[in-house]
Amino acid sequence: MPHSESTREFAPETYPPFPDGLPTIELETISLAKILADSDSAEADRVFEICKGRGFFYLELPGCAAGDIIAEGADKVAAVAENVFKLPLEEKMKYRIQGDSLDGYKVAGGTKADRAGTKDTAEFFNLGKNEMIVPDNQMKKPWPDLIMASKPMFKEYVETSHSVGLHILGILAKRLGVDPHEFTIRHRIEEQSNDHIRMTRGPPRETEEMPEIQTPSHTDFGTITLLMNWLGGLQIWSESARKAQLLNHEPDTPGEWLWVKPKKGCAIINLGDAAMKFTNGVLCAGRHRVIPAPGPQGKYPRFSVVYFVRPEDQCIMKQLRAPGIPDGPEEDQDICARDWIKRQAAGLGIEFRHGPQKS
Ligand SMILES: O=C(O)CCC(=O)C(=O)O
Ligand SMILES: [Fe+2]
Repeated sequence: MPHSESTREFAPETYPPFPDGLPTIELETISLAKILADSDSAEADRVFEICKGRGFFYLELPGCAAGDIIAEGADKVAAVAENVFKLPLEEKMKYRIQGDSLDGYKVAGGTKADRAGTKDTAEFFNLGKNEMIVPDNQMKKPWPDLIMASKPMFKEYVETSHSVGLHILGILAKRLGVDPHEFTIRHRIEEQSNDHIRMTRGPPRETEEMPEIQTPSHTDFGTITLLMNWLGGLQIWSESARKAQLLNHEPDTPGEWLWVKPKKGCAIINLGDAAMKFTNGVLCAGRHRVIPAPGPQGKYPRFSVVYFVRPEDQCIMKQLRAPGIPDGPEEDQDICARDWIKRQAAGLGIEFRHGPQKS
């Protein structure tokens, strides 16, 4: 697949099926329409059980307006992503992640995939939630014209994904004995935070052995993540971890990497380190990574569209006290989400640099 203007790279209708015979994980499927209607408490109970277990599930989107916005929106975001990634490298580098925010472009190879320093192969562009939802004259930084041209679409995608994320957190809150307001107040959409839409492009596979790592092994550092992908490549570590593993690319429990098949019409939902932190490990942040898609799918560039719901910058990262959350020791130091996320990101080798970057 040549990387040129004339060929459409994001073309889900042309992708071959995910191959048989690989170690795959069967995630459970939750209906968004059912949980939004609050009509099926058994469905909501299942969400809670899954989030206490592996912390990953498929969210079936058709059947409600929010689901349609996410399903159709993700296709539109990926189509914009393709054009953004086709911009010349020097142009993309103008928007490189810098300063105190994770907004902007990360070049392929910008993150270390392991302790030996192997480079990752995916590029991504983070579209900050606070930038996308405010009027243009209140935006704090420049964005490529291609992104500005679709800003109303990004705004709708942010607002819908954010509210779906909060709805799921509300389900979890009730079952933990936490007032749902305790989650809402920590994730207000208009407050400054490091939430964003991430558009990712991973290159086609170069060798049959698939040694390249597109997105290194990690747990997400926010609260809840809504992921859309169309080709295989996502893998989950078979054993769940219960604590944030800073400065550690490797799983700390014996296990194996299991493939997650993309499921048509479904988003993939997973919890992050902040959900684990707020609940003192009752909820699980699943470890995952992305390698090139398997078999014939690997010939295609791989796009994914992720929305991260993260705690507001000023939120103090402490466990919540509630009947369903065991009391941990009192923390001696208050750390706000902004610093916590910086620390988590640094642990994954993502640097927050100040001023222009040279390399
Ligand atoms: O591309 C994917 O399928 C997953 C990406 C991911 O895990 C991330 O960006 O945190
Ligand atoms: Fe992730």
